[in-house]
Amino acid sequence: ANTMLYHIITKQLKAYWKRLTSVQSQGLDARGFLFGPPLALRLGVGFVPVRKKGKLPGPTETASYALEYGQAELEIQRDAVEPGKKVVLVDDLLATGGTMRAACELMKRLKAEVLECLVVIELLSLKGAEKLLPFHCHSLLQYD
Ligand SMILES: O=P(O)(O)OC[C@H]1O[C@H](OP(=O)(O)OP(=O)(O)O)[C@H](O)[C@@H]1O
Ligand SMILES: Nc1ncnc2[nH]cnc12
Repeated sequence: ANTMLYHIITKQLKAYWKRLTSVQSQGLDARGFLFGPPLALRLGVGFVPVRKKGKLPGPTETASYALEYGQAELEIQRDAVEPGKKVVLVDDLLATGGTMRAACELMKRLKAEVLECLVVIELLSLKGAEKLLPFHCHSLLQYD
């Protein structure tokens, strides 16, 4: 709702990634779709949605994960990412890290290279970043 804030956040995501041009931005359903596409536009690269299970047609890969409040599954179309493609995974929030880890698992299966996980907010006390290792997660804001 705050246009100026939205602009500042996407600009900061871009500032962090301005070195890279040959990447693909991947947003995680649903709030990752708020930040992945504007980042992709600013970088001049493609965007691919990683969706909750059951929303994509055609052959897909699925990875299940535990949330703080249950189980869920993420899905991606098998031909959405070429093998060897460098990707940045984008979401609004890293909490326990289960969602982001499932997205990393999908990238691994499609033989894409995860350069970095990128989130607006990281909840440090839930230690989600540890769960993602060896992948690195960069956050713009951190809370305990
Ligand atoms: O690090 P984790 O513990 O996995 O939690 C983080 C995830 O939780 C929230 O999404 P949610 O599952 O609530 O779905 P939504 O984006 O559809 O609201 C958030 O947008 C992240 O994707
Ligand atoms: N701990 C948390 N706080 C706020 N939003 C969340 N989404 C998933 N986990 C969350």
